[in-house]
Amino acid sequence: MISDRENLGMMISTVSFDAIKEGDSRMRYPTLTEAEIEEHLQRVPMWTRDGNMLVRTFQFKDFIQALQFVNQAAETAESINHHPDIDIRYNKVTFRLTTHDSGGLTIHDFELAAASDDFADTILG
Ligand SMILES: C[C@H](O)[C@H](O)[C@H]1CNC2=NC(N)=NC(=O)C2=N1
Repeated sequence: MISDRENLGMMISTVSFDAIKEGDSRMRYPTLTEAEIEEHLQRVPMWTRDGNMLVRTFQFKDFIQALQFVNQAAETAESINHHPDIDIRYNKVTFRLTTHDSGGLTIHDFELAAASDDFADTILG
């Protein structure tokens, strides 16, 4: 007879094992704590937080420049396998960042935010 406690223990270890085996991103990318989020936000002051998302609207000269920015960010997004939710309206581009797989903000969102800031700074001069 297996006790509830043992059963729970087995369930947890099975979940963890599967997660590691499958390379589950919940294991690879733990969500940040509130304190960590507050700390990281200070390094990307142009970004606001909307629940589980980091949000910034970038403004460029025109549509072509906006697309140039999006294409640069897309290359980085692909290389780190972390993709922004993107809204493009003529010369304005809004990025919403979150780690969908983890259900919250992770270090990857802040990395992509900082990289996007750098691209925008370069394009805007
Ligand atoms: C299967 C694929 O690796 C995952 O779905 C990746 C792709 N890009 C992603 N991008 C973002 N922003 N969050 C994710 O959780 C995520 N997961």
